[in-house]
Amino acid sequence: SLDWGYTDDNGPSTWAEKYPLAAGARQSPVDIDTSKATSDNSLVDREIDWSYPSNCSYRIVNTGYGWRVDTYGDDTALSGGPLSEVYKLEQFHCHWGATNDEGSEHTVDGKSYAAELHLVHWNSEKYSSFKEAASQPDGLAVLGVFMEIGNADNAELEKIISLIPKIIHKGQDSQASFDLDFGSLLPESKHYWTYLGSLTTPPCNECVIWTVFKEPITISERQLEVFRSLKSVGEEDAIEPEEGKLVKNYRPPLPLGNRVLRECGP
Ligand SMILES: CN[C@@H]1CN(c2cccc(OC)c2)S(=O)(=O)c2sc(S(N)(=O)=O)cc21
Ligand SMILES: [Zn+2]
Repeated sequence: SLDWGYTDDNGPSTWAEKYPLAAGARQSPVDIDTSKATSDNSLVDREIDWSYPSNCSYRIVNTGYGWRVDTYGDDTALSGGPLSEVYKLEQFHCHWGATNDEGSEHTVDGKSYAAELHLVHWNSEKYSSFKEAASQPDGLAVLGVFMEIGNADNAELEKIISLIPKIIHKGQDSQASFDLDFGSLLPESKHYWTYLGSLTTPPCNECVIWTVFKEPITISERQLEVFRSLKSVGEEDAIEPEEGKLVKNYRPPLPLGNRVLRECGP
């Protein structure tokens, strides 16, 4: 069985036993209390800027905690906003819940969204590897995008979702080269909140500069159901068909404490 996960016996409330960082003072996610957000002038003229390739070869893998697309981020770049250096895209993944009224990791004034997309970047200007960056306070930059249920399928996400039936079990992966327009995985408005936090999964390293966009993108109910069909166990684990389904993989919010929450954008 997994040494951590999202069930009652290995979920977020148990993580600190094996992963002491999970009990730190700079943990993620947090509830974004909009009344606490300061619109900081130091951000106003530093728009978040990203450049992603239009088509690239990707690998999608079932990590046992969800799906993850590894991007081999050679010609990717994220800069501006709260970032002092240029970060490269390493991978992106998603968190969701068993029902549509939960699933995001960050919440806004206590409101949860149905899911949350994370684009994980690392500070390749300052550090020589992703692993090294993941042990530094400014090592990673993660973009968080809320996802709400809409009537239409999300066409870009559909390219990923169509591969999920090939990776139902933990450890399975699928190589695909598809042209992914990352721009459409991000909202139109660049309005965002930013704060210093951590990985939202073990080992919960406090190495992330978080940028959470205010405007959600949409995903259809059917597409979200495909996420929930993933299994957290391997093909060899003989279990009942309905068992081991990854119906939820989100960590509830942790206290912001005395961290500054900055807001930027129109
Ligand atoms: C399992 N944890 C995910 C995979 N990672 C990982 C993998 C290997 C070693 C490692 O040690 C630091 C980290 S990761 O850093 O790419 C991230 S980022 C992230 S989230 N939800 O905060 O965006 C979850 C994970
Ligand atoms: Zn995540």
